Amino acid sequence: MTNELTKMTIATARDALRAGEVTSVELTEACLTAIDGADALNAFVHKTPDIALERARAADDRIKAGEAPAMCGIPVGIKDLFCTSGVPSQAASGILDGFRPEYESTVSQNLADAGAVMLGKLNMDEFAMGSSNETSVYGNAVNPWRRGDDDTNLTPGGSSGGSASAVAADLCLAATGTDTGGSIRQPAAFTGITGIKPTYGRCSRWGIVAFASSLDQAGPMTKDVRDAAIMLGAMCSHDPKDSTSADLPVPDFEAALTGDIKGKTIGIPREYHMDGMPQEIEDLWTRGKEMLADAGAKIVDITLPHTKYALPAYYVIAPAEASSNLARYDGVRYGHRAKLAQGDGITEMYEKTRAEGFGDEVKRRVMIGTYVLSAGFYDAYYNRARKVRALIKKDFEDVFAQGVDAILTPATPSAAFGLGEMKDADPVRMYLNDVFTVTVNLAGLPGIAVPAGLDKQGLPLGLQLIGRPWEEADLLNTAYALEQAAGFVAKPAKWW
Ligand SMILES: NC(=O)C[C@H](N)C(=O)O
Repeated sequence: MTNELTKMTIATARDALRAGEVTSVELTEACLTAIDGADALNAFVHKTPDIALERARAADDRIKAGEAPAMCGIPVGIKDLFCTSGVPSQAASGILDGFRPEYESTVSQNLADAGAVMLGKLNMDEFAMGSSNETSVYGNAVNPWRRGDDDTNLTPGGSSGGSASAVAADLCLAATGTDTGGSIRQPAAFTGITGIKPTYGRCSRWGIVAFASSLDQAGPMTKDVRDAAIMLGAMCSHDPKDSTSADLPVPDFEAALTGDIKGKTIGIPREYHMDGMPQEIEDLWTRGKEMLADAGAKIVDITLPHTKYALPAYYVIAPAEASSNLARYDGVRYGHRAKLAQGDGITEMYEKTRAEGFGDEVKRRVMIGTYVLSAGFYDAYYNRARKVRALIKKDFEDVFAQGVDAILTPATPSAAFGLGEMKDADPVRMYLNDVFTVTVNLAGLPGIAVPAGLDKQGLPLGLQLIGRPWEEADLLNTAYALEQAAGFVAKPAKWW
């Protein structure tokens, strides 16, 4: 029974809760048991069973009183990047050691207000910098999927690796993620779940530890598209505390899921056929095209000419913003402070604290970011990258102006890889994971990853759909049609 309950989707659990077939306390207890049995996945880095049970009891009362919003009583995990009041919120970094914020991020507060039950905090790459969850101070989360009988542990992707692992392993019904360059979509694709990064500005960034503020967005990571629609609706709101939060009504995303995409135009960007892309990814993409065509969509070839500059532009802009955002971790205001030697002054305190508190990847990005923003190099790197970003955005605008409703691409250039396989390699190899996803962040568009098949070794592969700004409802509906056609039902075999 325990496992059956945790396997529920948000939609099925919502209906069962409302029908009185299950209580939130039962669902929550089942998840807490599953979490305790899955320490090998290292997905949850702080468990909050007391908070969970208290919220579950309150949710059951609301359900009994007949005033239950969609997420009421649904047990979820929260990525460690979200500040949660009184609960460790470390962005998986040593520098935030011991940090327990006194405030709650707007998104996690919205979820709590909607009755969602927080089970704990989820593992991630340090400050969301990475694609394998290996930069976490807690050690990596593990993908519940394995290659056939091979017992090599695989990455769940990153940076929202703990969220992906937990949802795929049915430790919780859904989880929050954040996506700066692919951090929701790549781990979703690596673990056979669904993840949507909404339009920039849809979810408030307030209370989410900042990485690259012009790119960061929160979004749901769920077992299917319907759940993504339900949870996204509960996460987003206009928030005066975030100046980039959109003052727009939040549509009923779930109501948009008709599966009818007849007459929609789907663009296939020529530039996303990357050199050296595995045949399996090409084949999956072709199948995706066919599925959408069979559902009545018109498939057209499109060109996004500046695509090849997206990755280098991202890896200038994101570190530049990170170097500025991370300047606040100085040993004075938050978390870790180094032990000082006699005679050390404030400069030594900053230097030692930051040297001890940050991991290698974070240091690399702070150094790159500081370099590209420095007086002599600002125009050559940062300003040029900003111009490239404008061109990438214009590429998408041109295509949408020609009547394209959504764009179909692979979500990742490969299936999940083995832990450690890329860790010490050239960092650019890790950055290549983001080739299909960073364009979407640079242009501020909504993008969703949907599981669409298995590779030869039995690992999940995902397709990405990119939509027009603010049209998540339409994008979710196209993703729903793709999901129905792909019929992806595979689950990882339980080994943990
Ligand atoms: N945060 C993200 O979206 C992950 C991306 N791979 C990065 O390291 O920047």
